[in-house]
Amino acid sequence: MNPLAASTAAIPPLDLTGKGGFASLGPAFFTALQPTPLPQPHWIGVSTDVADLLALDAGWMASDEALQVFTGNARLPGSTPLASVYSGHQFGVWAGQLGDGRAILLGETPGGLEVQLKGSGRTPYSRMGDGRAVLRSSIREFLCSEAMHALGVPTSRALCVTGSPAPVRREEIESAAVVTRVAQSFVRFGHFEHFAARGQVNELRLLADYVIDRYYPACRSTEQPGGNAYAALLQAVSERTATLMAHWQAVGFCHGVMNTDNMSILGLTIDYGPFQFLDAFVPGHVCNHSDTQGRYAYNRQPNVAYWNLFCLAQALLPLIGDEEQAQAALVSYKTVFSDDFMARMRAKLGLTAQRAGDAELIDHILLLLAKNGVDYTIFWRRLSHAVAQNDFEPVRDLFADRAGWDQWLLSYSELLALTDKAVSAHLMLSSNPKFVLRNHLGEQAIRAAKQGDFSELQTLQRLLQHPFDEHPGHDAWADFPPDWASSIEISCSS
Ligand SMILES: Nc1ncnc2c1ncn2[C@@H]1O[C@H](COP(=O)(O)OP(=O)(O)OP(=O)(O)O)[C@@H](O)[C@H]1O
Repeated sequence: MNPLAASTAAIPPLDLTGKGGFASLGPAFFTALQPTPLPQPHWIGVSTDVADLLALDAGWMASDEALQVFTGNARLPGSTPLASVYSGHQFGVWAGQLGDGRAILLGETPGGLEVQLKGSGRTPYSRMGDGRAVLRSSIREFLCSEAMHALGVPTSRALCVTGSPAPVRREEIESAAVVTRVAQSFVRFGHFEHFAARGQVNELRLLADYVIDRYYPACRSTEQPGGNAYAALLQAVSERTATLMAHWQAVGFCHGVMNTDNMSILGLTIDYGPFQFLDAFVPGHVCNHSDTQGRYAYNRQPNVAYWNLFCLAQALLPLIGDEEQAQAALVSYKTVFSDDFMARMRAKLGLTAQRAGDAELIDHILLLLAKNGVDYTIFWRRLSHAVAQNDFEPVRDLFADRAGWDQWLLSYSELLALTDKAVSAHLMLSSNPKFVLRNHLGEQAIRAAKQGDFSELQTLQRLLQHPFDEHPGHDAWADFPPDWASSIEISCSS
């Protein structure tokens, strides 16, 4: 087919004729442009769940036209591709103008879902970059987006990954790939910082009104005398961010690059770069090898998010108009985070109600896990089975400090005795996943995919889509990481 030719299908298989989306904000917010084609595209992976979400026809999804569209080689009618401009703080320092340097928004569905290609070529915001993404990082983003969704963590979704033999230079020569991402919105804190930093208050207001009208309409109800919709927006974003952090901490997820341009205004997990699920519970774990100061260590994530919210508050200040109100909008962050985190941890412990002593119990087990370097995911899953079967020996085996474990188990048993055992076990087995996307699992799928074998990727995808199920015959994917896992180096080079 003719690359860049518009589709001739009578009914667009992917309907991107949604109106009033990001493109309606006007040219100050983006540059309209087409993706840059890639030669000889091929499929790497598809999420049928996301295809269903977009009401995509399975036959069309398997077609060459779909392959070309999702590689950036063909256009759909109604599509208005654009790259948006934003700025941001990177590693705590103002980085100035950034923008979609390798992402292109294809458009929006009538149902309000934005569809974006990542790795689809240079844009005016590419700076020194090549506008491309490589197979390795694209597979990681694809698998993790869908894994996080299945874990119940708010996230952008991934429809598919396509690959091309086109070479891309990173630390070595790799091959190009494109991820098709889907979210209600890809607006970031950095979009607001961009216009605030330039004193473009009209654009700042346009953007804030757009976000409020579409995603936070309840903020308008505060527009009685004394109400402030922009302060209400800040508070709502802050609380969603707090909830996101509680999710991340509870599931043992390290993002790796929590720059303000990677913070979603909707409280979604976005930009899967050097992320990692914890293996052993090491609170200070840093998953990004480029993060030499440990700014984005696992245990610093909730504080970093709060710092990022201060940047957002600063950006919204011209609209809020009053520093005290801006500060007040951030006050609930800490309680929302800690209430949500504690509720998640109680569920992981199978405790169905808040009771005196549960906070100490949670603090104590996290200390013991850290002291003994216990595998985070395996611990919680074994504990769930232990409660179900009333046999705690397999959990005890995980601790070098047996006396410490025995002491904790005594306190835990007291609280557990107040709940119905079957209810607790059920809660735990649906709160503590058996399967998470450990680095070495992703790596195995990537190595095989580089050889043209996608079976490992598909197996992993299937397991991660239902991470709380047992999946008999697949215990190896839920096992401890092999020794070589610690030598996998994931950095910002993607
Ligand atoms: N290969 C590249 N070519 C052009 N721009 C890039 C490239 N890699 C990163 N950038 C840009 O550098 C900035 C920071 O990169 P970061 O790694 O946070 O984002 P990303 O992974 O490219 O994208 P996203 O946040 O959309 O998932 C962004 O403006 C991004 O578009």
